[in-house]
Parts: sequence; C-alpha cells; structure tokens
Amino acid sequence: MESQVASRTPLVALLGNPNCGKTALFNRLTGARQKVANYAGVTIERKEGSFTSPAGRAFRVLDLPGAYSLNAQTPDEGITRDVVAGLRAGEVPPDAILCVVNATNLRLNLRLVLELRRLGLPMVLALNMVDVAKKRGIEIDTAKLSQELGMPVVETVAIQSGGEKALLAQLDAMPFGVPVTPKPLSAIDEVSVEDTQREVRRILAAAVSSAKDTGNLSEKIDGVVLHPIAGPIILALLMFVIFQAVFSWGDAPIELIEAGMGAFGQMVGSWIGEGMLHSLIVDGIIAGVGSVLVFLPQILILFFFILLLEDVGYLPRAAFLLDRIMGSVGLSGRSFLPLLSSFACAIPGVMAARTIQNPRDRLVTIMIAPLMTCSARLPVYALLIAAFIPDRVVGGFMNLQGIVLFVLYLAGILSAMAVAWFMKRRNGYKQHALMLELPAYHWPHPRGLASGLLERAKIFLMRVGTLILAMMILLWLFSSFPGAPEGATHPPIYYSVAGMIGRALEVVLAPIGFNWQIAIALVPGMAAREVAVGALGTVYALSGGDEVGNTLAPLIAQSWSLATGLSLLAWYVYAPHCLPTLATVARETGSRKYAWIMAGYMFALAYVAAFIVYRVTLAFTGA
Ligand SMILES: Nc1nc2c(ncn2[C@@H]2O[C@H](COP(=O)(O)OP(=O)(O)OP(=O)(O)O)[C@@H](O)[C@H]2O)c(=O)[nH]1
Ligand SMILES: [Mg+2]
Repeated sequence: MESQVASRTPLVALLGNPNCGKTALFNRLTGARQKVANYAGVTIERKEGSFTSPAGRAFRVLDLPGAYSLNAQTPDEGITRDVVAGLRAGEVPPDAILCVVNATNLRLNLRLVLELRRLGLPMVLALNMVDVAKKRGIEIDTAKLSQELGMPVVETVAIQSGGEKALLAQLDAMPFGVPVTPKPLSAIDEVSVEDTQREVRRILAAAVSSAKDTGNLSEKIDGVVLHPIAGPIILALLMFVIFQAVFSWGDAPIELIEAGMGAFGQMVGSWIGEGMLHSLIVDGIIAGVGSVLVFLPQILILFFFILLLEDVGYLPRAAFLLDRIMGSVGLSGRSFLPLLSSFACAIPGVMAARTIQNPRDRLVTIMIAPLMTCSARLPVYALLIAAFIPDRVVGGFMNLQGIVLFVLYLAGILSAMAVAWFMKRRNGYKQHALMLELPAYHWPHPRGLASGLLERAKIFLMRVGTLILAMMILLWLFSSFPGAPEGATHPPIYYSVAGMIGRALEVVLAPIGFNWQIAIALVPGMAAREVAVGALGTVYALSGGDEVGNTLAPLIAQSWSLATGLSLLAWYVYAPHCLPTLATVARETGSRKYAWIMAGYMFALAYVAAFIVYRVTLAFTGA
C-alpha cells in the first residue's frame, strides 16, 4: 500500500476564489475544454485532467468549484472543501495545492490562501491575471509575497498561450516525496477571521503597491449599467435585440440548409427505388432529421449572444438588476445564474443551483428551472412561429415573429416567477441579502467565443446525429407497421402502431386542439423537445406529400388551424418534454419525489395553458 501511494503520479488541486481563472488555467495545462466564463460559480463539479511537464514529469490535476472560504456555505464549495481535506470517500487528498488568485483583487483572495495554508499541504500560489494587474498599474513584489506567505509565487496569465510557463517550471522544481496528510479542517478556525484580515492587510502593505492603480474602469461602466433607470432599460434593449436577431439573421442560412436538405432528399430518393428502404431513408431519416437540422443557425445566433454576455461579464450585473424583482417572489439574485443557464439547457441549470446556499431557495430554483426556455424548445417555437405567425414588420422596425418569440420566453419567465412565489408562500418567506461578486468587464475573446460556438454546434449536431436520428428510425418503424388494411381510406401510418397510440391520445388531447399526428410526435418528444419537430417531419412525410421534410412549416400551416398552432406553442412553454431533466432533478435533490412533482405540475400547467389558448383563439377566429 505504502509503496503504491509513493509511486503514484502527483495530484495537484486548483483552488481559489470563484472567477479567478482556475478553469482557464486547467484548460491551458491539460488542453481540456471545460467551460470558462466571466462570472462566479461556473465550475460546480470536480474535474480531473493530466499533463506532462517540460521536464517530462506526469501530473494529475483537479479543477474545483471556486470558494471564498473553506467554511463551505454552498454545496459546490462543499465539494472543494471535501476534496482538499481528503474527506471524499475513496479519494486521497491532493499532494499539493495550486492556489490561484486574481492579482487585481488580492485583498479578497488572500484570505482563502491563508486558510488553505493552515492545512499544511505543499502549496504554490499562481498570481493569475497579472496582465490586467499590470495594465492597471498594480505592482506586486512576487519575491516579497512569496517570503511573506512562505510558499512559491509565480505569475500566470491563464488566457495566453505560454502564460503557464513559470508555473510549470515551479512544479518541476518541487520534490513531491511522501504524500502529506492535511490537518483537520478545525485547524482553519484556529485563527479568527479578524486576525486573518489583519494578516492580509499586513501582507498587502508589504508586497503590493497600488499607488499607480488607474482604478477600475468597470466601476465607471457600472455607474451606467447598474443605474436604477438606465440599467433596466439597457437590459430590456439587449433582450430585445437578441430575439430580433434570432429571426432576422437566421433566415438566409436556414433557407440554405433547407434547400440543401431538399436537394439531398431528392437526390438520395432518386437513387433508391420506391419501397421500404426509400421510405425509411427519405421520409424517416432525411425528413425527420432535416427538419431539426435547419434550426442550427438560430441556435447558434442565440448562443452567440449568451456567450458574448458571459464573456464580457454582464451576466452578474443582470442578476443584480433583477434581484429586486426576484426578491418579490421570494427568490434572490443568486438564483439568476442557474436560471440563466437553463436557457441553454435545464440540466446544467439544475446543477448550477448547487451554488445556492439556502436549501429552500435551491429547491425552488431547481423546480422552476425547466420553465426557462431551453434551446431545445427553439426548434419547436421557430417551426410553429414560421408556420402560423406572419413575417411582418410592426411599429416600423419590429419583426412580429421576433416579438412572438420574445413573448414565449417571457411567458416561461413569468410563469416560473409565479410558481416560485407559490412555492415560497407555502414554505414561508425569508429574504436574504444578495452577495454577488461583480467581475471586471473585459473585451470578449474572439477565440474563446468561436470555440464556445463550435462546441454548441457540435453538441447540437451530436444530438441530431444520435438521439434524434435513433428516435426517427424507431418512429418510422412504429409508424410503418402494420401496414394499411384493404380498402384503407387514410394513409398507412393511421393504422400503424404509432397511429393507434396517437389516436388513443387524441381523445385526451382533442380538447386542446391536438390531432393524432401531434399526439404521435409528443411521445418520442419526451426524450427531448426538438425530437417532436423531427417526429412531425416524419409523421407528415409518411402521411402523404412527397418531399415534405424541408417544408414542414407550410404543411402544418395548411393542415392545422391557427388555434391548434398556438395551443401547441402554449403546451411547449410548460410541458416537461425532457426525461433527462427529470432524471437530473431526482439526482440533484436526492429524491424521485421532486421529479414526479415537477412532471405533474408542468403537465397540468401545459394542459391548462393550451386549453385556454385554444379556446380563446377559436372564439376569435370563429372556427
Ligand atoms: N485577462 C485575463 N483574463 C483571465 C485570466 N484568466 C482567466 N481570465 C478570465 O477570467 C474569467 C474567469 O475564468 P474561469 O477560468 O472561468 O474562472 P474560474 O476560477 O474557473 O471560475 P469558477 O469556476 O466560477 O470558480 C474568464 O472570463 C476568463 O477568460 C488571465 O490570466 N487574464
Ligand atoms: Mg471554473
């Protein structure tokens, strides 16, 4: 046992305050592509990687959630504490702590360094973001700092290639002999917070000169962005521009993909003679997968803006602006970032709720996260909007389709607030002050932005190529067998297994205006929301029409009433069409109960909303 421990690869753990660049450094060292963004609380899990130093030594390295202190306040900080203190079952404590600090904010960051030092593990301090510190005129005497702290101090710039050089050299110089056992966590409390603060001040006075500090430009920008009147107006304008862009910039590339898919379908169709294989490939796969694929541009446009705002550092400001509104329903700005990540996908959103300290707030945030419009809803919304909402300019400059999309997002947000209010009212209110670190603004890094977008495109294409493709093949099978009986008056799919299920469900769904074709699509749609779009593509391709797939929108516009179209939109604002999210909720809350409650309340809301929309539209259109 002993010899095994002695000979293993040294494990180095990255620790530091949130948003100081740990993940950026981790990525630089290991070549990984973990998410880096300019707000606190991006990393919420322990991630392991490895690298070989210039001297040829192998290292294992851990990226951890940021923490302000080892007295963990939130579940994600708890992960970090347990890892360094060696409290995780089946895991040895790290051989060394690589403590990362933000060089422009040592006053805040050094407190954790002093705490960590009391654990008695070998440590290296990475003075990160020295590029920014230098620009601002903050002078840090690293030799002095090293002497004061009693540990090696190296300068790093995690976002520049080569910015990790000094650190690698330092790691190579370290012996890593017999692993050290960390002192118990109680050692941290041996010195009071006040004494620690005093020590921080002393060290700063000795090693840092901010005499030439040009000040923080961010504070000046925040004077405008966080202004009580200008702030919310800027936020609203930003949102507005994003939704307009999704529709107005998306047109050209979408048409290109549609045309491409159409031509591809025809070409492939002409190679394969009529028959089962033709149907599987043209109606099942190309029509199904193609009808989802066309939404790639719109998804990328949305993510372009999200990534941009993330990178610049605007998001925590938005949380700050919305704190009061969220407070009125019993949530705090703390819930904002988890909810915001739910716009990409509810799963990381639900997981990000780990950064919330209060267990009730955390639960409420988890329960409402899926009401935020995730990117998988975008294909559904975009399809139905293209089919039922005219592409018209209103008020001189606003695109009507963009407005409807905005309203759908808003409906999700407002409903989430209402549900939060209801849950909190039942469980008792308690207001918490918002403690949120506002990071410095910085210019977006084009390379990071591009790789973020590429990552998104990959995720989407992977989903299309695996999950959606598989669902389409299954759906085609269920929709093609058994074939139509003698003297059939409907297309064969009507008599198939899927058709039978669809017709059975139609009984329940008819009051909200859904036909059996929609009912069929909703079933595989439980795997993921955009599967329903593909399923509609396949179902309509099999219901007749030759080269449907790429022209699904006009087809459903012809065959459904406006009331049905709008009702389905309302349904998708609420319905929990995503089993993976429900599974994540069960895991994160440690109980299936909440997944069931979530599914129940979301289906109920979906039905009621769709019913109201259907009936009201019918009343207006007089059908
Ligand atoms: N200018 C500059 N920016 C940096 C540097 N290192 C990181 N950043 C930026 O700082 C922000 C935070 O980086 P992350 O790596 O996500 O920080 P983290 O410590 O992992 O944050 P959490 O996971 O939230 O604890 C990002 O916007 C990075 O691009 C650096 O050395 N210089
Ligand atoms: Mg991180």
